[in-house]
Amino acid sequence: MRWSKMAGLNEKAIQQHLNFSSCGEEDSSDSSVEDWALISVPLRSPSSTCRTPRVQRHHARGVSPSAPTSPIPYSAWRKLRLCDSPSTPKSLLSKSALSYSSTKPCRSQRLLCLSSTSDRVPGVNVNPFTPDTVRRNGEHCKRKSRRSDCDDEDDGHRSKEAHTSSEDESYFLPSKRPAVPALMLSRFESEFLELGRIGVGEFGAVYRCVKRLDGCMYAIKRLRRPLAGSSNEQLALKEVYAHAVLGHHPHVVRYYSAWAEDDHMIIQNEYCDGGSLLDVITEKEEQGEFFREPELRDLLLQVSMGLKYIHTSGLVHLDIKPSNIFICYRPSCSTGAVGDSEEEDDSYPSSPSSGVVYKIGDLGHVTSVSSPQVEEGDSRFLAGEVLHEDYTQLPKADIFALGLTVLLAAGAPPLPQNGDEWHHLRQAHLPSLPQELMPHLRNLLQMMLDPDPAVRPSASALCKHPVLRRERAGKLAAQLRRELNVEKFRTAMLERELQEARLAATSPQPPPLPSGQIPSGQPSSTSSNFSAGSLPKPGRRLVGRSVARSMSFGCLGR
Ligand SMILES: Nc1ncnc2c1ncn2[C@@H]1O[C@H](COP(=O)(O)OP(=O)(O)OP(=O)(O)O)[C@@H](O)[C@H]1O
Ligand SMILES: [Mg+2]
Repeated sequence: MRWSKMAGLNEKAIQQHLNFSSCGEEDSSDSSVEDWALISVPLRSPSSTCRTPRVQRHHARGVSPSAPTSPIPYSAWRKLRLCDSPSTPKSLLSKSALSYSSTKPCRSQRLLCLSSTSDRVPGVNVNPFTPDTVRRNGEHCKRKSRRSDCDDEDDGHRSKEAHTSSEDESYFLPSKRPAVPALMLSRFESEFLELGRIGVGEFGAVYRCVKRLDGCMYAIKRLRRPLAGSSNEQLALKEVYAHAVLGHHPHVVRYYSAWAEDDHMIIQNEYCDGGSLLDVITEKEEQGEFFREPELRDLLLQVSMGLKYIHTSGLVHLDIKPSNIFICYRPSCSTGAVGDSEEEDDSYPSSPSSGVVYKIGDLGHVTSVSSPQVEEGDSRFLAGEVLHEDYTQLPKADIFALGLTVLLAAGAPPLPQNGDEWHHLRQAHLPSLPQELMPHLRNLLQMMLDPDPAVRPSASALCKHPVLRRERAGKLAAQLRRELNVEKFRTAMLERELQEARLAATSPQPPPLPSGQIPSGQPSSTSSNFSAGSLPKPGRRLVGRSVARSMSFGCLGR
C-alpha cells in the first residue's frame, strides 16, 4: 500500500518545528522566500535566537511562501504573532542568550522562528486532505501518468523522474515520527472522566467520557495497538486528517481533538447517545422487527446528506456500514443545534419528526477522490469495481455500501463476505426481504447496487430524489399543520378578546366620581384606562373583566 510506502519516506518528509522563543512585531520582510529556506539552528548559539521565521524542510525542492503545504497557511502564521511563552525552556534560554549578546533586539528577533533542533518539539504534519495538498497530489498523479505514457523514453530520463517522484511523495505525505510525540503527560486522565466502554472495533476501543472542564459527554476512541512503526499509525492519522478537514456537518460525527498518549492514538469525538445503526438493527431483529419504509427513507436521506458533504469535500468514506453509522436521539450539549447544516439545501432535518439523527462516523478508511490511497473496508459492503482496483468512481462505492446498509435495516439476511452469493449481490440482485417495499424505493435501492457505478445515483441526486423528498414533504406538512393549529387558536382568542372589548366599550358608563376618588376595589392604574371617554388607551387592552394587559404578538407559536 502506498501508505506504508509513505512511512518509509517520512524521515525525509517536511518537518516544521516551532520555536516560540522570539517574536513580536511583524516585519514586512518576513515573507521572503528566504524565510522558508532550509536552516538548522543550534539552540546554544545566541545568534540562533535572531533568525527570521524559518521552516526546516528536509527536502530538496524549494517551496514558495505563497503555497505552503502546511495546513496552517503562512499568512496565518504571521497573523498569529506568537509571543514568548514564559514556561518553555527554549524561551528562557533565548532570553538569557539575548541578554548576553545585545540589549537592542535585532530585526529577526522580533519574528516568530521556526527551527528544528530539539527532538522534543513535535513536527507539523502535512494533512493530505487539505484542498491544497489534494490539488498538488492530483497534479502529481497527472505527472505520474504522463510519465508512464513516456515509459519508452531513455533510462536516464526515467531515473531522474523516479527520483523526483519519491521526493514528491515525501513532500506531500505526512512525516511519520513527529506525528506521535511520545513525551506527553496523560492528557486523557487529566481531562476526562471515563464512564464506561461503549464499543470495541477492529482498531480500538471506544469509551464514553465526560470532559472535566466542560462537563459534556464525548466518545473517546483509543487505538488498541501501539502506533510506533505500525501501519495503524497511518490509518489513525488518516482518520484524524479526514475529521479535521471535514469540519462540522449534522450527519457526520463531529471531531474535537486527537493526541497520542503512551504510544496510542486517542481521538475525541462527539458522543452519539443512540449507539450505532448496527445496535438498533440487532435489537429490532431480536424482537422480530425491522425498519419500516418511512424509517428507511429517513435513514437513506440523512446518510446521503452526510455522504454528499464528504464527497463534495473531495473525499470518500469507503467503509459505510451499519456499525459506522451512529445515532443521536437528542443534540449533545457539545454539538449545538442538530440541524445547523452548512447548506441551505440540506437544512432538513433541523428536528426530524422521528427524533433520530444519523451520523457517519469511523473515518479510518477515508481517502481523497483525486488521488486515492485505498484501504479496502469491510468486504461485505465492497463494490465490485473497488475489488478490481478501478478507483475512477469511488464515491459510487459509498453509494453501493449505503444501498446494502439500508437493505440490512429493511431486514435483509446477513451479507456474504465472498463466494457466489457475494457475486450474485453485485449483479444487482436484491436479497430477499421480510417486507414488501414500494416499487419506487425498491427501484432506487436496485439502482444503488447496479454493477455499473455510473448508473448508481450520486449522493447529491439522492438528497433530491422524489422518493426521499416525499418523506421530507410529509414532515413539512405535519409541521405546517401544527403551526396552522396554533394560529387558529390565537385567532379565536383574539376574536373573543375583541368581543369583550366591544362589550366593555358599549356598556353603560359608571357615574362620575368626585375628582381624585377611586372606587373601592379598583386599582388606580385601571381607572386611568377610562379617562378618555371610557375607551382603553392605545397600546393597552381590556381582557376579561376590565383587567389591563400588555399586548404581544408572537408569530406562529414560536
Ligand atoms: N461517537 C460515538 N458515539 C457512540 N458510540 C460510538 C462512537 N464511536 C464509536 N462508537 C461505538 O464503538 C464501536 C467501534 O467504533 P469505531 O467504528 O469507530 O471503531 P473501529 O475500531 O473502527 O470499529 P470497526 O472496525 O468495527 O468499524 C462502534 O460500533 C460503536 O458501537
Ligand atoms: Mg467502525
